[in-house]
Amino acid sequence: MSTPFSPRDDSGNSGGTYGRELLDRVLDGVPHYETPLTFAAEMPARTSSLTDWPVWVHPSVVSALQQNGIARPWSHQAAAADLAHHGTNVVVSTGTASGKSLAYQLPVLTSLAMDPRSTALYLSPTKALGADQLRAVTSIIDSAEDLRGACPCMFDGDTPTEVRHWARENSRWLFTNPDMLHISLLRTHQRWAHFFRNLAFVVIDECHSYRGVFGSNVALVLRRLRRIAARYGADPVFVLASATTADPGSAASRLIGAPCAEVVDDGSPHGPRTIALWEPPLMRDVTGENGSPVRRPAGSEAARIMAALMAEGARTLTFVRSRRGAELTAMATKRLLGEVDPELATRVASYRAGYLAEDRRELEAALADGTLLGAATTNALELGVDIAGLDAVVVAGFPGTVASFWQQGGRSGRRGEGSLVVLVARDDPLDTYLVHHPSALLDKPVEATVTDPSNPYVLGPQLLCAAMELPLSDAEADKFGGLDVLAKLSEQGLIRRRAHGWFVTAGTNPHGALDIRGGIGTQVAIVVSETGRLLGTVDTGRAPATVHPGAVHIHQGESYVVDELDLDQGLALVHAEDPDWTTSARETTEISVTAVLEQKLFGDVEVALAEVEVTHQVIGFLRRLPSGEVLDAVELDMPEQTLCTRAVMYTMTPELLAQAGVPAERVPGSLHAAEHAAIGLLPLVAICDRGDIGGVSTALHADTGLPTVFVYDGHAGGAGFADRGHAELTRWLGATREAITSCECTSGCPSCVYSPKCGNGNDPLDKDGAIRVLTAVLDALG
Ligand SMILES: Nc1ncnc2c1ncn2[C@@H]1O[C@H](COP(=O)(O)OP(=O)(O)OP(=O)(O)O)[C@@H](O)[C@H]1O
Repeated sequence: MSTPFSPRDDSGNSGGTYGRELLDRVLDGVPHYETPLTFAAEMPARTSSLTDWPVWVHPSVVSALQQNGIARPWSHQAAAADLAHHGTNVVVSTGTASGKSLAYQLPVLTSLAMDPRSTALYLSPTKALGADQLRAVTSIIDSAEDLRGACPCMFDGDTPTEVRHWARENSRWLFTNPDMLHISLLRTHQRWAHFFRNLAFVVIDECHSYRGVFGSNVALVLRRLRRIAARYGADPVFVLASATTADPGSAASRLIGAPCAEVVDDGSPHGPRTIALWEPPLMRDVTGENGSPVRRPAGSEAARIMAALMAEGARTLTFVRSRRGAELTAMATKRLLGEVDPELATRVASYRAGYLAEDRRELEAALADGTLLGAATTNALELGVDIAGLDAVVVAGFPGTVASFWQQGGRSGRRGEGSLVVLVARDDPLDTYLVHHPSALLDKPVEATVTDPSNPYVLGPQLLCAAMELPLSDAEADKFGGLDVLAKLSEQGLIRRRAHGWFVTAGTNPHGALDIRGGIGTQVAIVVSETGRLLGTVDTGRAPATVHPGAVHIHQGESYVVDELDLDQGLALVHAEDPDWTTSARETTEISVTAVLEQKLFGDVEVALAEVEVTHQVIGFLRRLPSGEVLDAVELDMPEQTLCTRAVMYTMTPELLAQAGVPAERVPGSLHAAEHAAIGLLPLVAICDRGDIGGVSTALHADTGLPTVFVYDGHAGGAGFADRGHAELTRWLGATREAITSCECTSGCPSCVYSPKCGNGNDPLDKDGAIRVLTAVLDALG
C-alpha cells in the first residue's frame, strides 16, 4: 500500500463501496476552494480463515463456545491457543475485534476443566475491560458443566472484603489488574499459597498499554509474580493480547522477562473499509503565536463530517481527545443537523467518560437499535467496546499511536459490509506527517511498545517490594539486573544483607510507597480543595510544568484549574472549572552530558546515546483558545528542577551547516525548529506521549563544542524513549523532515515546527533551515 497517492482519490478501483459513497457525500458539502482530503483508499475485505478446534480443547469448552455463537476458531486463535496449551508463552497481535480473547480462553478454560486444582490470573489495564472479559467468560462457563467449579471472579480495589475472602477460598480464575497484583496478591502471597501453587496461566490483555515508566513497573511486577509462583513450584504460561505494533514478540518478552512467541496473521473477516485522511484548512481570520497561521480545529471539522454522514443515515462514532472536546463536537453536530432536520439533531449524543460498563452498554444498545445515529466520545470508549454496526468512524486528532487509531477506526463496519474511517488532523507535526504519509498508518507498524525494566529509579523500589515478599538472594537480584541498585539501597539504610539474602529494613512499607502508575521519585498529590478528593499524582520534577498555579488539569476528561502548588508538602490544590482555554508551561532548559553510552561518527555528523542532566525552570505559561489562538502569557517564578536521564543527540560541524545553506545566524532557529518537529514525531517509532520527552538545541554546546540537538527522556533514568529514537534515528529524522516539508505554511506553524510547550515562545524558528539541517544530517547518515 505504499504507492504514492494523489489527493481526492486513489487508484480508482474503489468505486461503489458503501464507505466510498459516504465519503463522496461528505465531500459534496465541502466548499470548492477547500481541499481537505489528502488521501483516500480502499482496504479490501478480508475473508475469514477458519480452522478446526484443536483436538486438546475440552469438549465442554467447545460446546459452550458453540452455544455462545462461535462455530469454529479463526486460524490465529487456534495457533496462539495451541502454543499456550503446549507451554509456550505467546502474544497474539491482531486487529481490533479479531477475537483475541478466544486465544486465551481456549487454553485457560481447558486447563480449568481438566485439572480441578489449576488456577489462572487475568490482568487488564482498565477495570472496565476486565469486567467485560469476566462477563464473557462467565457466560461461557455457565454453559459448561465441567467448568462450574472455576468461579471466575473480579478482584480489584472496589471488591468488598467479604468477596475478597470468598475469592481467595473459591475462585480459580481471578480477574484483576497489575496494581492489585502488586499491592495485594504479591504482598500477601502466603494467604494465596494455594492459588500460586496451581497457577497455570497468566493472561495479559491489551499488553501494548504497558509502556514507559508504568510499563517498566508492570514488567517488574510480572518478574516478581514469576518469582513468587516459582517459590510455590509453579511455572505459569503467559498469554498476551496486543494491538498491532512493531515486533510484538520482543516487546512481550521484555514485559514478562521470558521468551515469548508471536502470532500476527489475522484470520478474522472484515468488510471493505474506505480510509480517508483529512487536513482542515488554515483559517483566514485567526492567527496563533507570533502571528503564525492556524488550522480549523479538528473537533469542528469532525462535527461537519459527522453531520454529513448522519444526514446520509450512517451510524457514526467520532473519537475526540477530551471530554469537553467530545461535548463541543456533539453540540456542533446537533446545531448543523438542526438546520436541515430537527429530528436527526435529537439522535446525536456526547458520551461521558465512559468508564462504567453500564454506560457503555447503554451507548452500544442505543447505537445498535438506531435510537442514536451519532455519538462523539473520548477515547475512554476505545477499549472493550463491542459495537457491531457502525458505518463510519471519525477520529478527530491522531490519538497518539497507530495502535489506538486502529482500535478506534477498527470499530467501523458490520462483518462483511463496507464502512468509512476518517482521520482528521490536529494542528500538530505528527498529524501533519500522517495525513500526508498514509503508509505510516496503513503499512506494517513501526511504532514499538517501549519499556525499560533496568532503569535503576524504577528497579530500586521494586527490589524493595521483592525483598519484602521473600528475602532476595544475590542470584535473584542479579536476575533482576539489580545488584548495583541493591548496594545503593543498602547505603541508604533501606535494605540489609544478611546470611540468607537481602532483607528490607524493619518498619518500612515498600508496597504502599510505590504507585506503579505514578512516576519516578517523590510525587505531588493533586487534590480537589473543596472535597479533598485525590485526583492523581505527578512526579515532583514535572509538577512545575504540569500543575503550576493557573494550569488547566484534565482528569478523565473532567477539567480542573490549579490554585496552589506546594512542592515542599507535595501538594497541588485544584478546583473544578472548565475554562475556554488550555494552558502550556513555558520553561527554560539546560542540558549537560554526564556519560556517553554509544557514539558513532558519520563524517561531519556524530550521533550518540548519552546520560544527561537536564535543568528546567518554568518561567510562565500560555493560555490558548481551542482555535489555537493565544489569549495571553502569564509569568511565573518557579524553582529549578534537575533530571538525570538519557538522551539521543547529534552534532554537526558549522562547515556542514554552511554547505547546507545554513549560515551562522540561522543556525539557532534551524536547529530549534528541527528539534521541535523531531519531538512531535518520536511517537511514530516509540509509543509515547509528547509529554514523555523533551528537547534542547544549541548552536554551540559546552560539552560538544559544536551545534547540537538533544531529545531526552522526560523520566529519571529514562523509560526507553531516547534509546528507541537512537535505534530508529534515520527513520525518525526522515519522517521529521517529511512532516515539515508537507506543511503548506510558509515559515512555520503548529502543524510543523511550533511546539505548545516551548520555553522560548517558539522563537527563533527557521522552517526552511530545519529542512536543510535534517537533509544534511540524513545525507551524512546515509
Ligand atoms: N471464531 C469466531 N467466530 C465468530 N465470532 C467470533 C470468533 N471469535 C470471536 N468472535 C466474536 O468477535 C467479537 C470480538 O471478539 P473479541 O472481543 O475477543 O475481540 P478482541 O480482538 O479481543 O477485540 P479488541 O480489539 O476490542 O481487544 C466478539 O463478539 C466475539 O464473540
